Amino acid sequence: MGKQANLYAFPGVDSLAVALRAYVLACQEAGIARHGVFKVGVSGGSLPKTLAAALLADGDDTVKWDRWEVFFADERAVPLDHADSNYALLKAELLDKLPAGTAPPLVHTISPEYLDDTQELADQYEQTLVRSFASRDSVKLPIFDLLLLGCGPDGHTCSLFPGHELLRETSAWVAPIEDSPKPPPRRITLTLPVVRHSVRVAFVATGAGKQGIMKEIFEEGNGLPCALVNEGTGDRCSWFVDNAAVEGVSYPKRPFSL
Ligand SMILES: O=C1O[C@H](COP(=O)(O)O)[C@@H](O)[C@H](O)[C@H]1O
Repeated sequence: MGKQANLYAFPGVDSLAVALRAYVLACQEAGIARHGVFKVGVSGGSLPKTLAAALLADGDDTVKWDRWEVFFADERAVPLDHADSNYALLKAELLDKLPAGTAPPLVHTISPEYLDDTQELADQYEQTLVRSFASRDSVKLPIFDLLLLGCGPDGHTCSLFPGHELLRETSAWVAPIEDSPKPPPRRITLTLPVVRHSVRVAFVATGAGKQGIMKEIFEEGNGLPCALVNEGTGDRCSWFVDNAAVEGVSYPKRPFSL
C-alpha cells in the first residue's frame, strides 16, 4: 500500500495549535528556500480561528508575514465585507490581529466587480493564480507550498461537495459553483487537481461534531472530497485534529513530528 495521510490527534485546540504552528513554519521555511516567498491557500469556516491561535502565539520561531502570499482555497460570491466572506473572516480572526508594525502578507482576494458572474469570478481568480505562479502555458498546475483546509461535517473541503460534478473537473484551476448545498450557494473553489498538486496539505478538524465524518473519511473513503484529497496526496497530507473528532476512528494516529 502507498504512503497514507498523517493523522495527528491532540487533547485540545491549545496543543493542536502548538503543533500546527511548527508545521506551518516548516512549510514557510521550505517555500522561502525554494522561491523566496511562501504561497499558502486558506479555507474559511472554523479554520481561521485555529490558525490565529497557532500563529498569533508568541514563539522563538518567526512568522515571516511579509514573505507570505495568501490565497483562498474557496470563496463565497459576496462582497469582501460581507458576513459570509472567507476573506472577511480571515481578516477579522487573523489579519487584523497581527502585531502593530508587522509588515503584512500579500493577500489575494477575489475581484468584487465580477460577483454577478461566478464563471468570470472564477476565471479572474484563476488569472490571479496564473500571474503569481507563472504563465499557464508553462505551468500545468499551480503548486502551493501549503493548503490549509477545513473539513465540513458532510466531508466537503474547499467548496468541493460530496457527489458534485465539480469533483470531475480536470482542466480548470478555479471553478464556479452555483448550487452549494451549504449556504451561500454561489461560490468559487480551487479544483481537486490543484488541491492534490500542493506540496503540502493540512486539514484542521475539531469537535465531536466531526466524529462521524472522520470515521467515514478514514475508514471507508466513499469518494468524499476529503478522502479524495487523502488518496491523491498520501503522506504530503496531514490532519490536525482533537481527540473528540477522532474518537472511535480506526486509523493509526501518529505522534506529531516534523
Ligand atoms: O463553507 C465552507 O465550509 C468549509 C468547512 O467549514 P467548517 O466550519 O466545518 O470548518 C470550509 O473549509 C470552507 O472554506 C467554507 O467555505
